Amino acid sequence: MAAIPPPVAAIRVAVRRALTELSADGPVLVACSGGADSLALAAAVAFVAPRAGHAAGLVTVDHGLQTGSAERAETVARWAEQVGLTPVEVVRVEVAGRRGGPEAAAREARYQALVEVAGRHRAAALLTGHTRDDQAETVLLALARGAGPRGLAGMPPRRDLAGVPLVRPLLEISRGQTRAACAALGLTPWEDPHNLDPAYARSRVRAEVLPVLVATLGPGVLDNLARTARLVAADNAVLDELADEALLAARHPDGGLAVKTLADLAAAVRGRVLRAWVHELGAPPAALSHRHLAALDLLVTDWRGQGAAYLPGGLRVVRRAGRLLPAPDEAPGAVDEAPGAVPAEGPDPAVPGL
Ligand SMILES: Nc1ncnc2c1ncn2[C@@H]1O[C@H](COP(=O)(O)OP(=O)(O)OP(=O)(O)O)[C@@H](O)[C@H]1O
Repeated sequence: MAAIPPPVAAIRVAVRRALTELSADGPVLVACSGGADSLALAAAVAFVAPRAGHAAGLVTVDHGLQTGSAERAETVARWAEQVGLTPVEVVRVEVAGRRGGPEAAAREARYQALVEVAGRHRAAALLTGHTRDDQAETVLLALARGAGPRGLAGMPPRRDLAGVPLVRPLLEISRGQTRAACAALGLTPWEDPHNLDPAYARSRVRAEVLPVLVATLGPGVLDNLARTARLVAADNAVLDELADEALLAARHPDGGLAVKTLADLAAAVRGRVLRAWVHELGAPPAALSHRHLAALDLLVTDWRGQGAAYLPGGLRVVRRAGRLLPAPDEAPGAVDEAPGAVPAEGPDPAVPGL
């Protein structure tokens, strides 16, 4: 029997490990673009899943953004049927008319479609082909925009996506390995032109920044960036747990948070408590910046009788009677008095742009 090429074996091992960690029954569905990463993943799933007692299918999304996209989707689907994956679905999505830039709109449309298909088939998991290289890019981009530990933790290997477990079995597999696996299996991956488009920061990181880092710092740099994500994620998990407990302890029956309890917390925990609380209040997570959270934090740590902290989604938070409270309307004069307090009028001037 011919030896299994090492990249093919490595990807199968990663897939087998991911499948054994699944708790639910139901098929696993590979989200496959036809690119090298998700094609290598789908090939490994087609081999491993039946041997591990799992049904396995494939979904490919046609964003309709490039000529030939429908043919690309059909080609992926026909191949998937040939290798025994079932169910196989091609989903055409409408990207135009959505919020955000084209990349974000395509991602939103794609994930909605994938969740719909996974829900309909009661899938045990949706598998994506994100690799170690994608993870390294994510960490670098997060570092560059000052995203903090939440961003530096990169993509988790498992997370809930609107009720569907999203699993990324290839986070420790390199892009070189997925390409080599495709070549060894005689598969021709689709090359996404967006991946080479310098209009996208991620494409520039992929094409220009990472090669320079590898050339100057050595080939271990990609593994090291991905390891950074794992280390930070582990620390985040502990801090998030502490923050869950602290949020409970700080809650007041009127929906506010006790300032005294917040003030006693370590800054890293308090930041998480405030973030979680304003999410609950309905602040859209994507629009919540460190400046919003800093303004909120000042109500606790640098109380001078200032006015409300203004948050995205039209929310305001004031400090009143020893608590942080959401304040739908301006209520001058009703805030805590502080020695030498400035009047409560509008946003904190120390936080520009709010
Ligand atoms: N059109 C699509 N249909 C289904 N799944 C997709 C599609 N595009 C992306 N995905 C899923 O999302 C993952 C990440 O996609 P992205 O385009 O960000 O990365 P990539 O490194 O180019 O991946 P790939 O080589 O698989 O295209 C893919 O590996 C795949 O699982």
